[in-house]
Amino acid sequence: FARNRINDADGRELSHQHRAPSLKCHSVSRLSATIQKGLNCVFPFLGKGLVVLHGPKWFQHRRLLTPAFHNDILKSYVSLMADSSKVMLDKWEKRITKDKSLDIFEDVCLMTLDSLLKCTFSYHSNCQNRSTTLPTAIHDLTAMIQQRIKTFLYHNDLIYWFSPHGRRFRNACRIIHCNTEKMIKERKERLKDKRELENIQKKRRLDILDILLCAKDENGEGLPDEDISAETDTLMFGGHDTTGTGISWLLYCLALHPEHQQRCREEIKEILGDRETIQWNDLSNMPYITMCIKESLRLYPPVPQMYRQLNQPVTFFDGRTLPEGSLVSLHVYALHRNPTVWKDPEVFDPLRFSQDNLSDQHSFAFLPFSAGPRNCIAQQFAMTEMKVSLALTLLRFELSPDLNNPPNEVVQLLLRSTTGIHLHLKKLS
Ligand code: HEM
Repeated sequence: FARNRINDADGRELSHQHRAPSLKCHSVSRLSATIQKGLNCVFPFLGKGLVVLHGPKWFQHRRLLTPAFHNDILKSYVSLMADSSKVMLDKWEKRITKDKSLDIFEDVCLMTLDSLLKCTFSYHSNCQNRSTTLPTAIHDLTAMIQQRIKTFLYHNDLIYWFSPHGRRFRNACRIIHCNTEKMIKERKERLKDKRELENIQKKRRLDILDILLCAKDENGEGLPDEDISAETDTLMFGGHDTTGTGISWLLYCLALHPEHQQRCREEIKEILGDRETIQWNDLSNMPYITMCIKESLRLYPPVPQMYRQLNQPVTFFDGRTLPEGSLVSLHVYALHRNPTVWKDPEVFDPLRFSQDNLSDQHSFAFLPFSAGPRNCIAQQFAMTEMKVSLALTLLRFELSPDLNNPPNEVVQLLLRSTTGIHLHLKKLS
C-alpha cells in the first residue's frame, strides 16, 4: 500500500512508503496469517464483538451472524430502508430554499441509524424526527471517538478517563449499554413465551437479536449475555456511520457529475415505470448505479484505513522486517488513489467497474469492504441501502454542489469532511 504508517513495538513511527501492488499482494496474504485487529483501545465500550474478536471465538460469532445478512433476510429490509430514506427526503423537501445549500451529512447518518435499528433490532426509534436518548448517545459517541483519535494526549487511558471528555464518553457508553440490556431483556422475556417463540421461528424474517438469542452451540448452550451485548453494540455502532458516510460522499460525487447523475436517474425511471416503490428484484438491475456507487467508494472509502497488530514478525520481499507487536495501518484511501494501481485516479469514472474493464483490475486494488475472512460481514446490507437511498433521492431531487462550501476531507476512523457536505437540492416535478 502506498503510504503505510508503521509503528514499531514501542510505538515509534517507522513511516514506511510502500508501492502497490507487489507489496500489497504480499502483505495482505502474509499479514492475514499473523494479525490481530489493531486499535482495540478505541473500542472499550463495544466489548468483544466481531470487529475486535479473533481466533475461534471470532469464527464462532462470524458463523453465527453470517445468516443474518443472507439475501432472504436483506430482501425484507428494502421497504424499511425505503421508509427511512423517505423520512429524510420529506425533511429535505421542507427545508430547501433556492439560494441556500443543505449540509446533508448529519441527516444521512441519522437516516442510516434509523434504518439499522429497524432492520436489525426491530427497534422503531423515530430518531429522524425527534431527539431520542439512544440515537443521540450513539451519535455523540462517534464524534467523541474521532476527537479522542485526533487528540494525542487522550491516547493515554489515564489522562482520558479523568478528563471531562472521558467522563462524557463514559456517560454515553452507559446510556448505550443500558438500552442494549433493556432491549435484550425484553426480547428474552418474549422468547420465553412458547407461542411467541414459535411465531418468531415461523417469521420469514429473524432479526439479529432473535438470531443471537436463539443460537446454541454443539452442547446446546446459548451465547453468554456479555457476548450478545457486545455483538449488539458492535453492529449498532459499526453499521450506521459507515453507510451514512458512504451515502453522503456518493450524493456529493453525483452532484459534481450531472451527466452520471442523469444516467442513474434514467436507469431508475426505466426500472420502476409507473411504480413508486423499489423492490428487492430491482436492485440487481441497476448496473450503472452500481458502478457509480463503487466509483464513489473508490474515491471516498468510508473506512479509509484499517489497523492490524502483528503477532509475529513479517519479512517483506525487499528484506525489510516488521517486528512482532507493530501496529500496521493499511491505507485504503491511498491505495484507491495510487496512480500505479489506478489510471487517472482522481477522475470519477464509473466505467472502471464495467464488466469489460473488471478483468484489468487487481483483486486487491479495491478494498472499501476489506477482503478475505475479515471482510465486512454486512457489505450486501450496505450496498442495498446505498442503492435504495440513492434511487429515491434522485427520483425526488436534482443535486448540485455548493461551490462556495466545498468539503474538506480528512482521513479519520471514517472518511469525514471538516466542513460538512453541502449540496443544492432542486425538487423535480
Ligand atoms: C458502506 C458501508 C460499510 C463499509 C464501507 C464497511 C467497511 C468495513 C471494513 C473495511 C471492514 C473491515 C475492518 C477491519 O478489518 O479493520 C468492516 C468490517 C465489519 N463491518 Fe462493515 N462496512 C460498512 C457497513 C457495515 C454495516 C451496515 C454493518 C452492520 C450492520 C457492518 C458491520 C461490520 C462488522 C461486524 C465487521 C467486522 C467483521 C469481522 O471482522 O468479521 N458494516 N466493514
